[in-house]
Amino acid sequence: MKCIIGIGGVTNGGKTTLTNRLVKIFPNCCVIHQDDFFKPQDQIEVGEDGFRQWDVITALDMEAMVNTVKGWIENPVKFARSHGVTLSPLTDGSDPERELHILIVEGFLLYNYKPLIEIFDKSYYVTIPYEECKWRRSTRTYTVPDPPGLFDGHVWPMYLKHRKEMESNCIPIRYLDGTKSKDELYNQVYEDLQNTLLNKL
Ligand SMILES: Nc1ncnc2c1ncn2[C@@H]1O[C@H](COP(=O)(O)OP(=O)(O)OP(=O)(O)O)[C@@H](O)[C@H]1O
Ligand SMILES: NC(=O)c1ccc[n+]([C@@H]2O[C@H](CO)[C@@H](O)[C@H]2O)c1
Repeated sequence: MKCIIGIGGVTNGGKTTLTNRLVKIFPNCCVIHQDDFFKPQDQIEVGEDGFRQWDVITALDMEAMVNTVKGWIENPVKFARSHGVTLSPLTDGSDPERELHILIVEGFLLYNYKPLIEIFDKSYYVTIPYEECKWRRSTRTYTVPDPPGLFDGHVWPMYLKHRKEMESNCIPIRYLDGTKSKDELYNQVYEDLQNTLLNKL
């Protein structure tokens, strides 16, 4: 059995932190990070506002991302082995269809790209308020550091726009309050997923 989980949401909401903990606890669990599919800097359009437009879907190679997900769907055992994921002893060598395989897809723009939306068995979305988000973001350095004003001029307005667009699509999304502690968030999602997986079995 296969299960694909989306952990989407606002920048610095805590998606990666939560994902890293879940990956450690679930057996046969692979992960795909959307940030690994950013195009090189010279291919990122500069907007009329003067900012490189990082927070739009065209800044990412979404076709490559979906193909990577499809690679996992086709053969989760092969995918796990080639990504250094340890398989449970039961799985190694046995019929993969009989075992549970989990894929977590993590990223800030998961639910604004149709071919991806349809793939998820379960969709989570982490939110935090503006002030908290701005603060957390100011403590981070990305591969390309944020120029002054990027958060208010591009990142936050794009977040609001995409969230509105996503909400108008009526996807069954479970919202997570990213201001809760890391432990609380982890426990909430862990319990919810246990129930989902039991229902699927
Ligand atoms: N529940 C939490 N409470 C307080 N701080 C948190 C929590 N979860 C994560 N953080 C902190 O917030 C920052 C962002 O966390 P993380 O990298 O997990 O977020 P993200 O959503 O993956 O961000 P992005 O994708 O934009 O890089 C980190 O400094 C992390 O330690
Ligand atoms: N990972 C990168 O290459 C990169 C470069 C510039 C900006 N970002 C930011 O990452 C966030 C998503 O995690 C977005 O808000 C981007 O602005 C990432």
